Parts: sequence; C-alpha cells; structure tokens
Amino acid sequence: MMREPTPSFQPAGSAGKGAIRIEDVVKIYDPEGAAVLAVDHCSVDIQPGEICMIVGPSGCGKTTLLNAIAGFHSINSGAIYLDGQMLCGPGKPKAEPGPDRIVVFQNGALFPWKTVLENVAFGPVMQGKMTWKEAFEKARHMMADAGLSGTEQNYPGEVSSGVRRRVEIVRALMNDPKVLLLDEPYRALDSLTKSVMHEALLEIYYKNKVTIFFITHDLEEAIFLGHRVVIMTTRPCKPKKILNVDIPHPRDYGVLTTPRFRELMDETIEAVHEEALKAFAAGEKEG
Ligand SMILES: Nc1ncnc2c1ncn2[C@@H]1O[C@H](COP(=O)(O)OP(=O)(O)OP(=O)(O)O)[C@@H](O)[C@H]1O
Repeated sequence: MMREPTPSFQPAGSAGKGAIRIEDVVKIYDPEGAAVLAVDHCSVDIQPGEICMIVGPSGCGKTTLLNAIAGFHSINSGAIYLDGQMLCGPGKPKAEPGPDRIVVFQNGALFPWKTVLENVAFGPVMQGKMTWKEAFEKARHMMADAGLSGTEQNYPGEVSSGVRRRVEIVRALMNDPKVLLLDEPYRALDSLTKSVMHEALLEIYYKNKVTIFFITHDLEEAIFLGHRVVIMTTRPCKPKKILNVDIPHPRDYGVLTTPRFRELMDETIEAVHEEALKAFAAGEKEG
C-alpha cells in the first residue's frame, strides 16, 4: 500500500537517536474471536528528537500503537523500528520492553512510600546501572534542571499533582531513554496547572532532546508542544493527516495568541471533528 507522505522534520541539536519507523502495522485483538481491528496498515516516521503528538477519537487505537512500541503487546503484521533496529515485525510479533523506550502513564506510578528523590533514583539502581550514591547525584541534578529542587525529601502524597507529573518525566529520563512514550499524562490536570506543565515539559525537553511520542485529546496541547501532530482516523487507526507545526521552538505560551497558531488549530479541529463524527456514527463517543 502507498505510504502516507510525511512532512520532513529536522530538530536542531538532536543527538540523532530515537528515530521510530512504524511501517504498515496491523493490530487485531482477539483474532480468533471478536477480531477487533484496532490498527490498520499504519505508517508513521518519527525523527530523532521529534515531539510527535498523536490525536484521534477515543478508542481509535492510539494506545494500542504506543503499547506496541513499548513492547507491551504484539502486532499482527508490519514492523516497528527504533534507529533502524527492528523492535517487532516479521518473525517477532512483540517488541522487548527496554529502558530505551520509557512509558509515562496517565495516572502516574510513583511509589508513595518512597521520597521523590528515591523514586527518581530507583530505576537505574534496580537495573544495576548505578550505585545509590551515583543515582542520587544524577537525580538531584536532573531535578534541579526541572525546577524540582526542594522537593527531594517529600513523599509523592505531599507534593502537588503538577510536581508529581514533572517527577515522573525526570524519573523516566534518568534511564537516558531514546524515546519517551506519554499517554495523556496531563489529562486529569486543571488548565492552569496544565499550562505550567507544558512549559516545564518543553524546558526539560530542550535540555534532553529525546524523541517524544505523546498521545492527547487536547488539540491546543498537541499544537503547542508538537513538532508534528498526527491526526488518526477513527478505529481502525492510521494517519488521516500529519500537520507540520511550523512555529519555531523554543516556544512559550505567547504563541497561543498568534494567527498561525489559530490557523493550525482550525486545520486540526476540522480533521479531528470529521473523524469524531465518524466514530460517533459508529457508536463510539468522543473522549
Ligand atoms: N485487550 C483488548 N481486547 C479487545 N479489544 C481491545 C483490547 N484493548 C483495546 N481494545 C479495543 O481496541 C480499540 C483501540 O483501543 P485503544 O485503547 O488503543 O484506543 P485509544 O485510541 O487509545 O482510546 P482512548 O483515546 O480512549 O484512550 C478500542 O476499540 C478498544 O476497545
């Protein structure tokens, strides 16, 4: 089948790692029974250091795609590559989960009985990559870079949800991943906290330049953060439109009031609304 043409993208200063190629991927749940076609011949090329935002109607198959990249479940055909290495594909339906691709979950997953610093340092120590001393030192540096100094000795329950989200990102980055996989990390936040989170995420990103695969239902969030926005079709999921967000980084919230931002919003809303109507007609509600 023909590949969707994708606009070129070259992030400045990228270390050149973290290219994801999703090639003609098909995912069918319960192939012998209900046979739910979740992803249908989906192809997307994500450049190293790109912030790639994925939007689409509820239940269209976005998380399925993320799970396939993370190695949480198998695909039925097609292939996914990371920096040219096949993660899953012919003869290997499921990728191995690995520290090169870290998932930041919607509801967070910090240990409530460990301090924030211990949470951040925990991963590399458990993997035997660092001693506690080394991990604490790196964690303190990364937390300072992310504006989290002063929270180190608090427990997750003692800090705001916004701080917890930032801690989760820093914890993920402790493993020096090539790719961060985020599934609506700010869904539960109020809009003010969300805007602070967006700028904080970009600040962390500008210092780390990992590839970011970010699922959201929030179109403003998608355009504000993303180099590109991939608008998925209603289930089964494949790109309907790929929008190149030609607003230069570094960005701050001032860009929201620019005419170009509004134009990009209009373009996105039109495409998403069309798919939402199809999903609604098919009996699935918009999220
Ligand atoms: N284990 C499973 N078995 C059968 N069907 C599944 C399974 N997991 C997901 N599905 C179905 O696959 C489709 C895609 O689900 P997925 O979670 O990937 O969508 P999504 O786009 O991430 O949705 P949302 O935006 O609501 O999080 C949905 O119709 C869902 O019901």
